Amino acid sequence: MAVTTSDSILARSLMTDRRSTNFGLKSEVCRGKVVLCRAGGKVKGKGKGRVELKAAVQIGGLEEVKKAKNEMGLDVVSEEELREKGFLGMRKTKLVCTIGPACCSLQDLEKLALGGMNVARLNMCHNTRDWHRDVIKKINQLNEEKGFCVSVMIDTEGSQIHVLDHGAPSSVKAEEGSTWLFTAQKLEGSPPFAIQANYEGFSEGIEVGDELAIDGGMASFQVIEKVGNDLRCKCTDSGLFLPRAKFSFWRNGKLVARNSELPTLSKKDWADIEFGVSEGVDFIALSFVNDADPVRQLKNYLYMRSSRSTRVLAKVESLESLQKLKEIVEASDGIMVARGDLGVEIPYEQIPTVQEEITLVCREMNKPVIVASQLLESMVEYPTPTRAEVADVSEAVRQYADALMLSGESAIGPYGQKALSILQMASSRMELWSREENRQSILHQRRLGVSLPDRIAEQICNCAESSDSNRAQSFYVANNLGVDAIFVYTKHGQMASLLSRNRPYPPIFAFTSDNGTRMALNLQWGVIPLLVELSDDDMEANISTTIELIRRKGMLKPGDVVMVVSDLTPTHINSTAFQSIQVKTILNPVFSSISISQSSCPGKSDFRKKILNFNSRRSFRSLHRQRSRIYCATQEGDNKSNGEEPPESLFMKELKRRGMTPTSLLEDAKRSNYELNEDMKIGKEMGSSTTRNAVSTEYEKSLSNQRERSMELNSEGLEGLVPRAKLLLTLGGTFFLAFWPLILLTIAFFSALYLYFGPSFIHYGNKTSVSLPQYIDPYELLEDERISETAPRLN
Ligand SMILES: Nc1ncnc2c1ncn2[C@@H]1O[C@H](COP(=O)(O)OP(=O)(O)OP(=O)(O)O)[C@@H](O)[C@H]1O
Ligand SMILES: CC(=O)C(=O)O
Repeated sequence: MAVTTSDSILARSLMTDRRSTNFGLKSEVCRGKVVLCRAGGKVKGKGKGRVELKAAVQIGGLEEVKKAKNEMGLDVVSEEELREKGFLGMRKTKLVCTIGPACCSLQDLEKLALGGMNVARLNMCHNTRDWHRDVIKKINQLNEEKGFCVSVMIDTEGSQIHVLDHGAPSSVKAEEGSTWLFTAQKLEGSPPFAIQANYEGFSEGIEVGDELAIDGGMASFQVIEKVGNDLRCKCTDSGLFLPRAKFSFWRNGKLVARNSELPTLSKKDWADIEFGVSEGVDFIALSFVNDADPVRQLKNYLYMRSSRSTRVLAKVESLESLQKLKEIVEASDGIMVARGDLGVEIPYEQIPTVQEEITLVCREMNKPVIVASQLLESMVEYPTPTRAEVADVSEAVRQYADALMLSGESAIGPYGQKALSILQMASSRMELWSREENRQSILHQRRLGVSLPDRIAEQICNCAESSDSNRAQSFYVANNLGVDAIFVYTKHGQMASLLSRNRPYPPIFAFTSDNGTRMALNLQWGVIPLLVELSDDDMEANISTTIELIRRKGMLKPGDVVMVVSDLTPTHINSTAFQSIQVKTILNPVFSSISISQSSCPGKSDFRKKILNFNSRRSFRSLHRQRSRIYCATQEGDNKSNGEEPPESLFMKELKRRGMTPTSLLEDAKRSNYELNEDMKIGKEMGSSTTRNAVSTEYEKSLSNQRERSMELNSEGLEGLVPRAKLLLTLGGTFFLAFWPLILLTIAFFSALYLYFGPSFIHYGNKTSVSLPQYIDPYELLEDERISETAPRLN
């Protein structure tokens, strides 16, 4: 067999394979523009990508270089991380940075992007729209020219009562016992002991004796007099007024709820939203959402503006939003736990538990969640964080938040990049620790979804060990099969997001042909979104081309196991595209001119009336691949539990004990049944069926065959003998072959000795006279006196 390099395989396939030429992966699209994606990128100049491009030049010429350059929308940071740390070492928690004066230059933004910033947040409370436009432009430029994938989020000001921002960075200190005037009237200059509020009705409903807390307790006052709308207050706890410091009023230890009086979306917010839409931002974070209405309102607006790819995040930062948490989460595309303002409205000590609960609710409802504010607050001033801050970051990672956010640390602090690298290190470390701890099992005790896609995603990611007898069969897939990466092909990101929700160990590479989906997936835990052109109708082409591309970039090694999940809906009836799951092992291409992958597939999982069937097939059309598929199917009344372990489960256990896979056992014996014919049958059946999850009679037949076979194998009948004998012979043969060079060497060595020393070197027994050894009579050795010296006397 010819020995061929992977590059030449690619070059040849680019030149000759009709499917891959038609498939031609797209160049990277950044905010509507088609641009080239840099292979290799600028990251630390390792330049592996360039070596491959060179190989492509030698083999395929300039056209191929262009294709190789444009072929994969994987961002340079993920690519570098993958090269350095491998699949399982990739960071899963996403990082959001607030952009402010300290980091708004192109160079600083590039450093943040290199440092792992996934999303740049622009707080519309601060600075002008022109300033924000300029930052967005720079981020687009970095994405386009340098191959980054940084999404943009704008954060609305929302309505909240706070100290009017005069633009002065300095803060004012209130001393205990001093008396202050709080007014909404315009103040000239900065008169002492007077503070201007941003909202005229700030004192409505407030009574003498109420407590006024600044920034949730930074300073406290008691209302001693009310004059019109103005309040005269005495400082009871000294502290600082920072720019835009928030007001909250308390009576008898309870918050005087004020936020509901203010509209969530002010005129300014609508103008900012319009600005964001025209700039093509990826996320709009809504401040002070008290119920689901403003979220729905904004989503409708985006729909009308044909801006459906802009995702709406709701910021949970008020008491009201906690009371209506589920409806808000349901209506929005994601949540931000805005701990800064939340801490103003609820007692500090409740923040950790509230954060954990919001994170769990978001996972249950499959919405990404960002934990924000004061993560590394001391780094706004100092170059190192406090230990407590690092512990807080780690706890958010342990709670499996999708993303962590820097605020002032990056916006105004001098150590923004360092703060980002601390987030990165702390999150990677905690992810590893959590995995070691096997917290997944605890995590998965909480059921996440009920719909079929929910449960499929759950089964893919988990080994669902539970005391529940129906779930007692372990479904060894992504985590427990030791899968290195999950590849998912998705249009709107739904399946990628469902997989992410289960927090599997391997990273999820989400291939999508929709740029909006790609940028939105940037916020989801463990998802690495890639922009490629996908075929709706030829899933095989999607799979083989993307695997080949990643393998050829040197990012898939022999032995890597990839789980491939497809969730694309076929567009026409003769299509071979369908929902499928495949597990592929990348084999060493050195001994073959074709890339070989082999699949293994776990057993069957039984939940309610839905099952995942597995089937095995081998397609001659793609000789280089053997694979198993798990077909999604709905089957009624086939899973009555009578207390016995189902044969499929026994079968899988037996295979596992023998270190075998279902494919290796079944494929030869059943080859004739599962070859191309079956392939055609499946395609036809799926194509003609209007129900995506219909069960074919072929599958049922094969399932019952499988049951019989597993029973036979389990009882050590003749059935298992042939493959076992084959296996033993193969093992014996391999063993012999392995020692063959040693045997040859030994023969050569002794032949050389013989030639050198001649015949005298050989010891011929017949030519040498050998005398017999002297005879010793054993009875003489048993003389009385010798025995008596050692043996005890008998009498
Ligand atoms: N675009 C900007 N221009 C100037 N300063 C900014 C900008 N963005 C943020 N800042 C500064 O960084 C600090 C932290 O920003 P951040 O937006 O996280 O907090 P915030 O102002 O308290 O708003 P929010 O309550 O919405 O989080 C702000 O107090 C502000 O001083
Ligand atoms: C981020 C934000 O708005 C807060 O923490 O209040």
